[in-house]
Amino acid sequence: MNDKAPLSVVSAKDLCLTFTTNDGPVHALKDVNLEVKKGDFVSFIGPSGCGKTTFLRVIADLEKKTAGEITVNGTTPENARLDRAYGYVFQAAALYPWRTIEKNVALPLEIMGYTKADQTRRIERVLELVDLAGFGKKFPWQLSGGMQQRASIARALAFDADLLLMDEPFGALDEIVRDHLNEQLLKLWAATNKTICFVTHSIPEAVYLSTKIVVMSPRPGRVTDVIDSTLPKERPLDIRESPEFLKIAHRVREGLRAGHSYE
Ligand SMILES: Nc1ncnc2c1ncn2[C@@H]1O[C@H](COP(=O)(O)OP(=O)(O)OP(=O)(O)O)[C@@H](O)[C@H]1O
Repeated sequence: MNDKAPLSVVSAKDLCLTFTTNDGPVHALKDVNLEVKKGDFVSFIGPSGCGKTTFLRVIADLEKKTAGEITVNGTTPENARLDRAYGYVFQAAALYPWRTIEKNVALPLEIMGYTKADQTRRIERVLELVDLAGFGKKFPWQLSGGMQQRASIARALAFDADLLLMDEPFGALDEIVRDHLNEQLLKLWAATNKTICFVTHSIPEAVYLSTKIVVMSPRPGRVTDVIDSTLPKERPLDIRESPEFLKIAHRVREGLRAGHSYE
């Protein structure tokens, strides 16, 4: 489409979002500056209310900035949304219980008017990518929580958006399942070369997954540190015991402490 494909997937300059409420203004985002480049895996970490979800929603054009600049794929969030620039994975799998897994994955494809044959091909490919081949005919309630979350990732991948927005997708899962999904997500990211923006409360998860970690603090929501990871792209789970990993985790923790008003 565009021969000068933008290197920058998300670019925020002095971005602000203030909600007007009956109790007065809520400064959800204040002067946020951030560059997300193609192929980055960026995690947003910070205490409740620091604006992580709001930032993702501004990228997705589900909220409007009140000041500053933001571009997604070099254009406005609205144009990017209309171009189907992103897939969104929510905290809960948000699958329709009356639809089978393949019908859930098919939903955005139906809305976008893909042919039946194309839908079938895409569903097969993405279910394989998330290790759910053979589960297409099951209903969500027949799958474990981790499998349901993988199905919702498949749905976000089905229409080939280069950008994946993931809002605490594994927060409700137990640690072993979460470890497994973290490993799988890294493999999927390496195989597909997507750009991922990922919200989490977990320091190990942020450090394990990311090429860039954005530490945020609340009231008003600000970015207090941006850490470029020095870990290699190949990451076995036991990398979490390496000195390099612990060093990055320490820096994230320090950033969180510095921005936290209760400590
Ligand atoms: N529609 C809205 N109207 C008014 N205030 C809002 C609205 N949406 C979010 N907020 C407020 O904006 C701030 C940022 O919220 P946001 O959900 O982005 O935080 P978060 O970091 O994602 O939190 P959590 O980790 O709990 O999900 C909070 O103080 C929240 O109460």
